[in-house]
Amino acid sequence: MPTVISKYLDTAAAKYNIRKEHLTRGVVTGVVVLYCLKIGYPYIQSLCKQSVKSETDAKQSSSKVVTEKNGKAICCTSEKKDVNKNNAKNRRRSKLQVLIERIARRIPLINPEFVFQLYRLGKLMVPGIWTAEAGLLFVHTMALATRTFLSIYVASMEGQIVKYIVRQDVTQFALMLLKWLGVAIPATFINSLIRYLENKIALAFRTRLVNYTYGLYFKQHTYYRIANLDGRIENADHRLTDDITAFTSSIAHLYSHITKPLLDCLLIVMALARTNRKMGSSALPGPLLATVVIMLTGQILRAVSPKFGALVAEEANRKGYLRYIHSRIITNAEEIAFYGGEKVEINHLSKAYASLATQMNALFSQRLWYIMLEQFLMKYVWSGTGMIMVSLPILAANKSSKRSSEISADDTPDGGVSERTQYFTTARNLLLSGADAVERLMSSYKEVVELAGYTSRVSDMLDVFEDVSQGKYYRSTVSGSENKSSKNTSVKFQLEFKDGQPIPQGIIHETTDGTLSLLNVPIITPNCDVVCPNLTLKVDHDMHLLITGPNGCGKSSLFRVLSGLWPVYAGDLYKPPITHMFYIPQRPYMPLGSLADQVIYPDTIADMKAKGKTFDDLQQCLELVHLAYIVEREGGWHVVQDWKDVLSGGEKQRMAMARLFYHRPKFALLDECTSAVSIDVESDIYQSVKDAGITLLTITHRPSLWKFHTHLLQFDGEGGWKLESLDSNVRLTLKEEKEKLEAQLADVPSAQDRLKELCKVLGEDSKVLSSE
Ligand SMILES: Nc1ncnc2c1ncn2[C@@H]1O[C@H](COP(=O)(O)OP(=O)(O)OP(=O)(O)O)[C@@H](O)[C@H]1O
Repeated sequence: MPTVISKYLDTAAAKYNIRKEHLTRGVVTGVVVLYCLKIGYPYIQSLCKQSVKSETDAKQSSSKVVTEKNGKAICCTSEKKDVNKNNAKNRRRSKLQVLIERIARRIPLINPEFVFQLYRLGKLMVPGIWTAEAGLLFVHTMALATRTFLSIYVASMEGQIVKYIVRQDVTQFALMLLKWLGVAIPATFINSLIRYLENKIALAFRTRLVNYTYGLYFKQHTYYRIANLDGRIENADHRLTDDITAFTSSIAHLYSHITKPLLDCLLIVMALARTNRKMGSSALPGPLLATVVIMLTGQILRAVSPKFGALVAEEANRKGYLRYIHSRIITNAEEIAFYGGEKVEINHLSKAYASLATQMNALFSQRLWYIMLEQFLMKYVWSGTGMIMVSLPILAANKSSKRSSEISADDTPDGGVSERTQYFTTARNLLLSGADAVERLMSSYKEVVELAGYTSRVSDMLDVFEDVSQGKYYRSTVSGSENKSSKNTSVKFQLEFKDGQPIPQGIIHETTDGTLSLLNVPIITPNCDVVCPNLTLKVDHDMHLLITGPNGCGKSSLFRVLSGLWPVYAGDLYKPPITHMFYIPQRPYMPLGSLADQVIYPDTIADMKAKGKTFDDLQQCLELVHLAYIVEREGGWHVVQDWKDVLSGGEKQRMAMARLFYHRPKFALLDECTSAVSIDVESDIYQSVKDAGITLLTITHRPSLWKFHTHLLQFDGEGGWKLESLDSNVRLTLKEEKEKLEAQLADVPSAQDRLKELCKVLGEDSKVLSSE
């Protein structure tokens, strides 16, 4: 075909008396313009359609807002959730980002969402031109360009070596061989440098992303809210580790995988054209044929390519779930071992693994057919095309061509055979490199699609982190606006919703007088269940509040609202700065680090020194909780252990109480945090807390602690509550009486049964039974 094209060009040039170069340039421009029109037509068409559509959308969305404002909020549907997510995303986009997305939407086969996400992550990874990352990219690009030039140079040297072999010129051959070996040293170094820089870039990108993500993750309790208030991300740990690593490695690899072949193609085409011209043949037909074949191959491969991005994203998702199950087993190993729960756990693990294996198998089988087609087109079709291209100048170069005959006659003693051999070897080598480059470009399409999967996971994670850190949550399990408040409370709370999600409308005020109070604050779970519709109370500094009520009535939830973990959906919450409140849970947390770190958590040793505290102060804290012996037993303050395992349950709870004496807050929120401590030690600790001037807010089921409190907040489990002053003696007497009656009444059913039996035996009635 190229020969035919070339002949037509020759004839046309001769017929119309136009120079052949001008004609070929004209033909190339025409082909390019036609191809651009082919690509551009759908773009122009969609542009027209979009402008009409956006007008209609604008009208529709304005009417939607009116409906949501006027109508009552209802449970969040998945469709509505998507609208919410898109709205949230659109709000985040700047005009420039929207423009990029629009441009990307116009280009066929490019997913605009992917381009937007990549642009956003790119800005995080390379924040500016004068950054280390930009410098690394520049050096990397230079190394890639150098490698390409060296490849071309080596290809031409190999051509010359073959020429001297054909000419039997031993001296020149030996010299060229030495030169070739000399070039091999920088060439191999550049190869190694490219790989080194690729890894450096991946690590630099990863560091940027990790730093940014960690910042978000720890902002406004996001790590807690992700797991408890928001339902969009299941395993944040997997996304923060594996997904970020996979994304940055993939993008760094793709950068060199795309940049180098592009450079290779450009420079090799130029070098081939020059070689062809040297041989007196037209520069057009070969590259034209190659372009047509490559474009056709590309279109076919794209048309049949499976959705690798979605497949890879799903695989990462399932990997994350498997890892989550593993980490649960490690965290709860002791409990599982005591229960002998191996069968249940292995069942969960096997299911998660089987689901991952199924997904991987699906990916492998999709790849099987795709790679087969890819190899056929790229290996065989391209090789055939390459052979035509290489032989073209030799076969078609008209022997009558002046230039060619001039070379043969004047420069070569062998009638041009060695020249043609040199050309053939150089062109073949260049073509092999070129084919390799195009193959890499084509195969990188698959990698781009896989990258899209990782990009979407990392980008979604950042979206969710940003939303959550700004107090925006999305949960599919929201149970609706219908409130579930107490049957016996007159005030029912109506939670307001927008876009299917509840709106926190409460106001948090920071107090300076050290008081803590709630005014009409409801306690609402992340599932929007109203456990207490309306709570009003004031805790003064000389007041010690005991909180009781049945399981699940909202005692711990009150602490979550006070600590700012759960939103305040209504009313006013007046509270001192968070440093004046210290929460101790039932299961104390033991951080990584030394013994001293356990006492001062969440302070560091530097914070401790800045506060002017010493190890003697820490020792005193431990003495107050009857744990002074631990320093000697464990070998000093600086010993690092896994304290979660080293300390017993009661010791861990006492250690948590020791933190209270170190921090000395105004308010201590104690959530059954001494349940494993013996009653006498517990009493000593509570007395010491009161002596330290700390106000107690205690959740406990132990009557032995009543005496340390002045007030009682009692939830009834149905949304109701009452606050009263607590006289522990009276209450203890009442409790004793209650327990006595309970003991007496416990025998009543069996006594009644016996009475029935006796009545039967005696054939008599009983006054007690008949009166029932
Ligand atoms: N993260 C959460 N997501 C959804 N619902 C929750 C969450 N945490 C707690 N709840 C719900 O909130 C309600 C109150 O829980 P809370 O922990 O406050 O109970 P409690 O009174 O402290 O009970 P207990 O005495 O058993 O500790 C319960 O119905 C519980 O299911």
